[in-house]
Amino acid sequence: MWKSLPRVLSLVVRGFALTLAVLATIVVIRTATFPSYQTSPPECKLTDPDFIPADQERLSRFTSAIQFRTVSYERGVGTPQELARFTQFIRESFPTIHGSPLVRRDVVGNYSLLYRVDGSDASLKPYMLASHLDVVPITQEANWEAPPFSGQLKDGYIYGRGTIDAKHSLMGCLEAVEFILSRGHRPKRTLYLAFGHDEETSGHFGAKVIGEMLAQRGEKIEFILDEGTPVGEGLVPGVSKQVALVSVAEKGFLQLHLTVNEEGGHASMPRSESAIGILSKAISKLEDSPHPNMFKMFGTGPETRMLEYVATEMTLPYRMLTSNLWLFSPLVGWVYSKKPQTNAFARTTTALTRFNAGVKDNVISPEATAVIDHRIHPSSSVEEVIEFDRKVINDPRVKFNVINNMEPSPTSPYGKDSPTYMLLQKTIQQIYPDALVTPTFMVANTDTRHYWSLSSAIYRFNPYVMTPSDLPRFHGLNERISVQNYERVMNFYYHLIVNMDEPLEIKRHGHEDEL
Ligand SMILES: CCCCCCCC/C=C\CCCCCCCC(=O)NCC(=O)O
Ligand SMILES: [Zn+2]
Ligand SMILES: [Zn+2]
Repeated sequence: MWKSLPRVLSLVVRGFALTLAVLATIVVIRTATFPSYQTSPPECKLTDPDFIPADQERLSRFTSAIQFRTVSYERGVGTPQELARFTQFIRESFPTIHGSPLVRRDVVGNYSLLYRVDGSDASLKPYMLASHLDVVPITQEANWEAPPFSGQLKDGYIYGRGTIDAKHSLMGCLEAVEFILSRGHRPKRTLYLAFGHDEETSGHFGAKVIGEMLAQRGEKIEFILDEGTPVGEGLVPGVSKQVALVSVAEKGFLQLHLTVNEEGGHASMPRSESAIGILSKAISKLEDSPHPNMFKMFGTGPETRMLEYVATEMTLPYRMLTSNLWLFSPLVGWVYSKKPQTNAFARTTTALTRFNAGVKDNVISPEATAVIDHRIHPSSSVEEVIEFDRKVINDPRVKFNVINNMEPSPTSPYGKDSPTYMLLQKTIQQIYPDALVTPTFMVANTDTRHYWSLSSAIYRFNPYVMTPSDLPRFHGLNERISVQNYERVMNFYYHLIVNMDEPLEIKRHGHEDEL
């Protein structure tokens, strides 16, 4: 037996080497032949009169919009007077829209706005552009570089709450429609503008009512475009070009209220465990046990497609990994889990957003509560997430109470077979000729959850450029938009509306066939 050992070892080594050689060959071939999903940009020069300049008048309107403190605090707790003033301002600022016989304006749920711009061809299904009037509250006001409701222009940026979330798109859509109508153009296809007033607190009294109203009218919408993912610069690992991230789906969410009730009492005679201690351990377990990484499971969902769409444009190491996800998806999953903004694409996330307990320094609190905000990956579900948390915490003293939840959204069509996606891609390339365009999903939530029954083609996209350092400005300090980006926003909506005059059909020519 010992005599044959060298022979066996040699066979094993050779087998191993052969397997490696085969794998390496497949990896190299796939890397070299991976298809390109990008199309060349359409020829279009943004020159006057086909261009909306960010002139003094438009910038001043945008600044004024930022100055309205339309804050949403909690569900049903907002700033009604400010919303009323803001909607009045909108009415006065866009005289052509508000005086046009083509436009019907409905005020929904007291403050939300729904405009219908009647197209000339009633046989075409309408489409909808959506945004919202409200903003989140300010934190750390003293640390802002410009007052948060000033709309101050500083070094080429307009500062203020709502500049990127999402008064840019609200005002950008209105500027585009005003521009088109004031030039005497009547769009072919009917267009809805839907602006909810409580998106930041779930859209329950705004978008939800708009959705119900349109459903009641039996309206079917060709496609819906709402706020969403941006044109990323340095956001997608391994890609140096700008990447326009078009969200074709949206994560679900689950807000869980966790409670522990234990005996309280005098701080001089504590028991071995307290409500605060028990809950802290539970929370700590949750933070230490992230939900499964979907890349590692070699998914076929939008997170994987997003990478495949830009694979050929990546630096070589990333290109090799992405062209061979059948082999490297665990490695890609590991890379994505390293940063919060990429980790959000890899899995269901767990955020501890509230923790309350105690009333006095020398009183043992009988109760401790916490809120966990999960954003649920498109390949998972509310039930799976609750089940996972229960198993991880594994303590019956921690009571679960679901505050609010939504399953991940359906996935809208994308790629060459979807005329609306291709139309969005074309419009993006008109504004960003050098950008790549890729489907992805929205890691946060939008008003579109209330529109699922109206359309099967729902997209979430913000037509401005964002770098990694801009991400904390969402709901954070020093929210701002550059004048250049605001100009792009207005022109993106303008071009989209103009493009919608063309028939929606699948155009195939040249290398697009391989998409
Ligand atoms: C691998 C690709 C990496 C991409 C990097 C991240 C791109 C994410 C960019 C922006 C996120 C957009 C967040 C905007 C949220 C707006 C909606 C909102 O606030 N809704 C309320 C809520 O969700 O609570
Ligand atoms: Zn928003
Ligand atoms: Zn927001």
